[in-house]
Amino acid sequence: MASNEAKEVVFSAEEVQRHVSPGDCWIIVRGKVYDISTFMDDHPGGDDVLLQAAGRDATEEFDNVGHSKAAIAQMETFHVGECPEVLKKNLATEEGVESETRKSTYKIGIWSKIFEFMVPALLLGVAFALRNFGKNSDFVQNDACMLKQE
Ligand code: HEM
Repeated sequence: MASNEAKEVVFSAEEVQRHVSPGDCWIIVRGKVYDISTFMDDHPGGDDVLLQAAGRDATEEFDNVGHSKAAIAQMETFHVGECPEVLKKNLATEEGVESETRKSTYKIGIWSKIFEFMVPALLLGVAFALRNFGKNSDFVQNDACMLKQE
């Protein structure tokens, strides 16, 4: 059965790590491998940042710059394959961060529920105590008056 779908070339992270020189520079962004060797001199952000990110996953640095849509489209020119290994690692970390966030949101939710109940209960308790304390001191005063009269 003939298929028109182009098979994606898969690289290991170890293979990508071998391309770290100005004349042979690869990076990984969102699990895709880019051979940017011919782009080093033309990169508006300079070649030094690219060299620093060479041979590894540069997704975070790439996103932090806030590259334009034109820059993202331009990346396709340098796309040479995939590195699913790195993508999987990234997704696992993202999932971990998400579940931690979910856990802490759940904890905050519980505490706010507890406070919602505790604050009115505490206020009621204080009001009740003040009322009783007031009554008791009336008794003391009345008792003292009665003793004086006797
Ligand atoms: C194939 C990959 C890349 C392409 C095609 C690309 C393209 C571009 C383009 C067109 C700009 C001009 C501003 C814009 O239009 O957004 C730019 C700026 C820049 N890029 Fe890249 N870039 C790539 C990878 C990277 C990576 C991996 C890093 C960091 C490690 C990086 C860091 C920067 C910086 C620092 C600037 C300058 C931003 C500024 O002056 O405001 N770029 N890039």
